[in-house]
Amino acid sequence: MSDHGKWVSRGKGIRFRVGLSDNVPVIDFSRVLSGDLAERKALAKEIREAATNVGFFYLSNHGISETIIDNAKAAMAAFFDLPHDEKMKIHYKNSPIHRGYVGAGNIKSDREKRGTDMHEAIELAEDLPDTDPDYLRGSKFHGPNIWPEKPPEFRDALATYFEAQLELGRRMLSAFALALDLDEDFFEPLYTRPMSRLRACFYPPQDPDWDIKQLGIGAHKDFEIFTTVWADQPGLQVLATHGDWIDIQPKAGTFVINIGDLMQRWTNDIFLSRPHRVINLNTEKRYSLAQFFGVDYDVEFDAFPTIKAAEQRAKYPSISCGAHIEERVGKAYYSET
Ligand SMILES: O=C(O)CCC(=O)C(=O)O
Ligand SMILES: [Fe+2]
Repeated sequence: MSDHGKWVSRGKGIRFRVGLSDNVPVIDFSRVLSGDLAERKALAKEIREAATNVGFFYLSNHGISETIIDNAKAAMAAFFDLPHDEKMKIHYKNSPIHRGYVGAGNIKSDREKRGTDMHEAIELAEDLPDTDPDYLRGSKFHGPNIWPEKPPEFRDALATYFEAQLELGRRMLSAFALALDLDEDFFEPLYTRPMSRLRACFYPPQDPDWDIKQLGIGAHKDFEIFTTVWADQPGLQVLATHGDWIDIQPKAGTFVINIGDLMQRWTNDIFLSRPHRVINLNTEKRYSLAQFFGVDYDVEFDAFPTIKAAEQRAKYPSISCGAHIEERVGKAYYSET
């Protein structure tokens, strides 16, 4: 029997409602390629409504093949099954640019709680050579990935997923541009070396006697413009605007898309970046791929021009994509907890 809409208590000190992801819309992305502007505008309108009311939606017909996703999942599962010492060979603290293996307990997404996150992850981004000019000038977001040696197919599988997502991100930005009443190609010149990161995440099953302090990933908001998430099991929850934590169940053939803090800021808080967390209450291991999308490092706004014109002010001071992300990543990954 479905628990839909019921309140449940699980573990120590947590209650939430089940199954309300029915309220999170499924948006058919095939229309982004339509030759008919009215179709593309209808898509943009649905995105705007979801971004304004929920901050989360599902994207169907996104164009990334099952094979690309399956290969990435198989390779990451093989990596996370390796012995701890093998995984530590590519630990992220050895990388000056936020790449590599993040072990259980290494980060603390919910800075207001005492516990750290239980999940493990690999962080990667565009794989640039160590002769890249931005890397050489000390950018913390450009340069080479650190790839694991095992499994040998990891590099190809994850790089392929990352590149496919980068292209999806470009199309998403054209839809977001229409949703913001901007020119459809507004983001095109601002997305040449975009600050996109991929986190391949592994969540062990949560101890049945789990404590609110120690979750798969603690409650947090994403830093960037938007995020795409693929997951093989339930576990993601979002704090809805009405104050309940609701489950965002994975739906076959879709990605979950959520708005990040930089988008909220550049829209004068019209688009919502909502707190979310992961609790793996399944009996099996959970794997997910979360890719975060920014624009180029130096792109700077106080608010998008159409927002500023409509509201006759920008709510926040101007900030560049690079400065914003650098500050947030630094706090989450490198400060003592
Ligand atoms: O694993 C998930 O479903 C979401 C992960 C997430 O929220 C993140 O990495 O920021
Ligand atoms: Fe997140």
